[in-house]
Amino acid sequence: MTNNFNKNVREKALELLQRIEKEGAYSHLLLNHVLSHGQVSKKDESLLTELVYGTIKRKNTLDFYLTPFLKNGIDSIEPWVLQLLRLSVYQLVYLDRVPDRAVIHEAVNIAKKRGHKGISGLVNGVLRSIQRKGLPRTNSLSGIERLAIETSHPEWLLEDWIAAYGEKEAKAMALTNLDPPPLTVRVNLSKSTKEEIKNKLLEEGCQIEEGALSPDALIITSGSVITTETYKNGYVTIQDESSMLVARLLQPEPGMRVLDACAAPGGKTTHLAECMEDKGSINAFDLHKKKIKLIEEQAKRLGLSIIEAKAMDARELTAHLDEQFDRVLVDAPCSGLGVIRRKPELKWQKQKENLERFPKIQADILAEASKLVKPGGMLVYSTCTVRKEENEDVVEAFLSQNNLFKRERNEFLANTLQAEHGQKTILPQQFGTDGFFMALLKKQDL
Ligand SMILES: C[S@@+](CC[C@H](N)C(=O)[O-])C[C@H]1O[C@@H](n2cnc3c(N)ncnc32)[C@H](O)[C@@H]1O
Repeated sequence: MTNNFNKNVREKALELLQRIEKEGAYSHLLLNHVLSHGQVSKKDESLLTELVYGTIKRKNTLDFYLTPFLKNGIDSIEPWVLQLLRLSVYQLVYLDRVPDRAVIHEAVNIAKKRGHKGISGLVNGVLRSIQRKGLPRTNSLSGIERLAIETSHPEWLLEDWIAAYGEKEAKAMALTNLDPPPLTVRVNLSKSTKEEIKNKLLEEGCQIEEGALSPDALIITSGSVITTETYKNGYVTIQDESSMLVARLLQPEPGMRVLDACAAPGGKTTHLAECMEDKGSINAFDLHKKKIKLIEEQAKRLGLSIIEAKAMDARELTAHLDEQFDRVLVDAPCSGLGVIRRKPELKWQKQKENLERFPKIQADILAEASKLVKPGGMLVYSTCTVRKEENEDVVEAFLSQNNLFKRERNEFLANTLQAEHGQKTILPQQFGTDGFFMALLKKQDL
């Protein structure tokens, strides 16, 4: 056994995998909870994270590997046993640092503890057979079936991406989704300069690279940023680089009135306030009352005072507000398929049929929020998905019904992203950021 080998960490991983599959829980929230409550030792934190994310990310492929070794098929075994087998095959195939015999030994022990002798025998038999006979090959598969196993994505999703972006991009996107996402922070320029913040983080033991896309971004390549004083004192916010482009695209200025229609947990609201040097006002709404405190907590940590957060359905804004705003942000609820790297269970939890509800909600929110834009004011519509139905199509339909609005060219989008028309889809493989969509719309000055 190696030093890394710890019994509890695998049982914990199994427990989380079961909850994610059974309850539809989010991996990142569960993991954050377990890690922040010290439920595994410090030295096992990265292994737990790797086991949980890795097993979810490769689910399709792991099931393909297991199938020939299960006489009555994968559906014949109890869900927890299947999770244990997936977790173990993941280690056998993808983790060099753990010896195979230790993986099998531990899996059998967990099976004995949780099940009866028959189950531990099955687990032992399947894992030893895989070790002896080797993995099945994908050569016999063709087309979409093969791509689905080799990239570990559902076929319907790959078919959608191929239809939208072509086979090469679809494959690149699926492969990028298997990579670990970067940890990126946004510097709070209302408090200090980027250079000073960078130095503070370096002094506190973080290693840093410049962001690829956003001038506000620093990539943390090692170190625990969340425990630094720099983080606690509001100099940085954890945010993906694509998301950081949104507030800049909206171009809020100090003193303006700004509306953020779908604001929780407040990542973009607080960025807007920073860009405004905490001068002016921001009305931040979200449908879910319990999420409002997340916005308030972030504003407090960052020392921002101009944000007023409140629960509200953005489809009914005009029933509650009669003033108009210089800037309006609609960062709409969406299928989230641009952030599969961070939430890998999304690709298994979402079904094509569940996605059909989004364009209508998005269109309703956009139409309602647009009524509150001042003449000459600007609106940004954004999502963290890569589905055209939720992105380009929603904007196109909106513009065809609202001729006071036009897409507005933006220097940054044009120069950095070659997007001449104030609208851009970013795919995760292009810059290593989350997949994202944003459109800048300007209301005609009367
Ligand atoms: C993409 S998230 C927003 C992320 C946020 N802008 C940020 O940067 O932290 C979309 C949000 O829309 C909220 N939402 C969903 N339906 C809504 C509605 N009808 N009105 C207002 N907010 C809604 C969700 O609760 C969710 O917090």
